[in-house]
Amino acid sequence: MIQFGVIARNFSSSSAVQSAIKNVTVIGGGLMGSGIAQVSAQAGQNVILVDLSSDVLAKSQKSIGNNLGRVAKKIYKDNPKEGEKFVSESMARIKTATDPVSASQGADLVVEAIVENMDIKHQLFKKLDAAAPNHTIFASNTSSLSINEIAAAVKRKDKFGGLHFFNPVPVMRLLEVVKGAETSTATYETMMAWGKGVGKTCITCKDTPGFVVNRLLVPYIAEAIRLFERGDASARDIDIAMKLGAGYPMGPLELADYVGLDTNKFILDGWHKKYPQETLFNPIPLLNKLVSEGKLGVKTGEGFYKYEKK
Ligand SMILES: CCCCCCC[C@H](O)CC(=O)SCCNC(=O)CCNC(=O)[C@H](O)C(C)(C)COP(=O)([O-])OP(=O)([O-])OC[C@H]1O[C@@H](n2cnc3c(N)ncnc32)[C@H](O)[C@@H]1OP(=O)([O-])[O-]
Ligand SMILES: NC(=O)c1ccc[n+]([C@@H]2O[C@H](COP(=O)([O-])OP(=O)(O)OC[C@H]3O[C@@H](n4cnc5c(N)ncnc54)[C@H](O)[C@@H]3O)[C@@H](O)[C@H]2O)c1
Repeated sequence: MIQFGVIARNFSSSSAVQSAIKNVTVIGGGLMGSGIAQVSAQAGQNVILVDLSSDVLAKSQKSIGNNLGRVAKKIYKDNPKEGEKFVSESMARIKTATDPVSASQGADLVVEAIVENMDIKHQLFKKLDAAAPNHTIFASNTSSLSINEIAAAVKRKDKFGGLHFFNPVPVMRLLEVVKGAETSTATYETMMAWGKGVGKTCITCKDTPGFVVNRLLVPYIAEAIRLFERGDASARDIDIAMKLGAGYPMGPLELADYVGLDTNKFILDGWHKKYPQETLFNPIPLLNKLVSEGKLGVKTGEGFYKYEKK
């Protein structure tokens, strides 16, 4: 049962986000960026959602509107008028842009949720570091890359950290807040307060590969794919097994499809390169084959399963 009450409580006051952050720029308008933009706007933040592609931005604005509607139905089930107001006011707080530099000029916080690629994240943050105001905090939503290594691209290492959200962002209540080696206490405390203010339960861990959840989840999903690849069990039975046998809301293969098989592959490739002796991180031929065929899961309509186009 998802506790929408938690979300509602965070909306109760206009200063729901008890922190120095009022203006948030989210860079990367895909699966995660659109969710981060949504929860920020819901909490009263002014948001600019940035993507290279205006098509992606249009698609994301539509899905944010739909998802706000789902949240509104929960919180304002007895007062649909209030629900409509909640949706329209939240949507009005979200602007979109395709230029990350101009979109960061007024930001108190920039959250990066672009492709899981270190070089591309470095190029982006280097550009932003030279242009964003000195007080602006930078955070990465990376699943698996090192916060310290991403921060190597910027001078403001004291104002750089990790804000790792979970998919789907409006529903998953966890936020991993990661301090880099040079993240200041003030930055860390501001990120924690902001995370709480957007309705998340924040945990902290060191800048270690995968932080907490993914360090446990990546090997789990990788082993599930290997089970299927060896023919030990069908995809369906593997997923049923973990739902009914371990109480997971989704089985590992449907979760891999949900997250995106490209993201799964990016993560494993990165860790295999860093830890070649760790067999749990070995490349998986079946995963690589699906990705090379463009079968990335839900987002392309086929992965381990087929999905009807919405
Ligand atoms: C090899 C590498 C692998 C690692 C990859 C790492 C990736 C990353 O770094 C970490 C992650 O994120 S890991 C991933 C971590 N994530 C997981 O592990 C996810 C595990 N899966 C789940 O928790 C559930 O299956 C879902 C919540 C996804 C869907 O729930 P369901 O029951 O099957 O279907 P439902 O009935 O549709 O939705 C239920 C309720 O939620 C509501 N709602 C749904 N989507 C919404 C949205 N976008 N907005 C707003 N609301 C939304 C909906 O309204 C409904 O409310 P109601 O009150 O019940 O009417
Ligand atoms: N998918 C998940 O379940 C999940 C969960 C938590 C964290 N993450 C992490 O979040 C990040 C984004 O993942 P996603 O699943 O949202 O990916 P996605 O492919 O859905 O979205 C990424 C978006 O970034 C855009 N982009 C790429 N380079 C850009 C640039 N230079 N400037 C602006 N936009 C750019 C792309 O056009 C794309 O729309 C990755 O680091 C991923 O590891 C993913």
